[in-house]
Amino acid sequence: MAGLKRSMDLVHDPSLRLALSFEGLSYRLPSGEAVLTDACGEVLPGELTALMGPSGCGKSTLINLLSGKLTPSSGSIRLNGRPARPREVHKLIAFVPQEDVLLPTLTVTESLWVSARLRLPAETPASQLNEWVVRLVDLLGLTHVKDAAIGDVARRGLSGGQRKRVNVGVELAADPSLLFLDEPTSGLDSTAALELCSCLVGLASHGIAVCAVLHQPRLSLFELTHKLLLLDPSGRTVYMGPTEAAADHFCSLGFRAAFESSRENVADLLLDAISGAIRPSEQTAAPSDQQTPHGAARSLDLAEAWRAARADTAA
Ligand SMILES: Nc1ncnc2c1ncn2[C@@H]1O[C@H](COP(=O)(O)OP(=O)(O)OP(=O)(O)O)[C@@H](O)[C@H]1O
Repeated sequence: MAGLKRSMDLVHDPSLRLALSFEGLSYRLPSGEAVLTDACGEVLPGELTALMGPSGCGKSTLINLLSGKLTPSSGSIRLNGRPARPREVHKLIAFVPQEDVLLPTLTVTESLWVSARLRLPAETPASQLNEWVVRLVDLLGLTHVKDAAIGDVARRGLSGGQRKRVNVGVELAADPSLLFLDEPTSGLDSTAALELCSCLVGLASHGIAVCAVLHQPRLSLFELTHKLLLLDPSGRTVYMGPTEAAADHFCSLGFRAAFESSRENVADLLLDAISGAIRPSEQTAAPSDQQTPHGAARSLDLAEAWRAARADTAA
């Protein structure tokens, strides 16, 4: 794995693609407090995986673990099926932080060029770097602003959505196989958020495995994602699979009536189900909490239910 060479064209040959899977992942703070418990899932090449869950459940912590910035307290991470430590292949893994890390006086092209120069092998010829940056600018849909300065509060520059795309490009410049993004759509209006995620789907189509923490995605954005990883408030996986099959999984657990009677975005309904704001119909139909002190909804452990469904599928 360590000997992989970069192709600098995003269209990785199969040996450059990285499939990441993880099982039983937990993380404890130095204080001993558990932030994440028993998370499992996968991030596959060619797919955009949305990571969602209630605030504070450990989403940022999880992508920090998966990108090698933190070391798990327990659990395993595999790359292409083999036990691995992400830190050992850090050159193949990119992490786009929530905050922009751009110099306001540089142009879009300059920002990407500097990043490529710093992250790619020193012997890469300038002509090849130039071609690579042109390619990145095109992939990110930034050609029309390639010579515009990034700007800041004092100097008007790019729009929020364009800045985010440059931010992605700064990491993409290293030609990664795995790309993690921490809330890339935060602060963007829904149109810019959709454009950004369309861009991420485009990157995935080149063989990159993309995983983004998403907050309150609009329906069309949610439906753009290939896979969904849902965590409960303790940071346990309650769903990992095709985005379009998530609602069916929750319906099979008794949420059908709640889902079918609601006009809410399915992404919001899933989070409502996880937080307990909506309950399975079995409990809704129960006479009262007094009569069903151990009613179905309160005892329904979504993480256990997910494990059971997974075991059934595997059997
Ligand atoms: N280094 C740290 N020191 C103290 N607390 C931490 C640290 N890292 C994470 N936490 C706590 O762990 C919990 C999970 O944090 P994390 O940022 O991973 O959650 P999140 O799901 O990404 O949250 P949000 O959706 O609100 O951004 C939070 O309660 C957070 O305060």
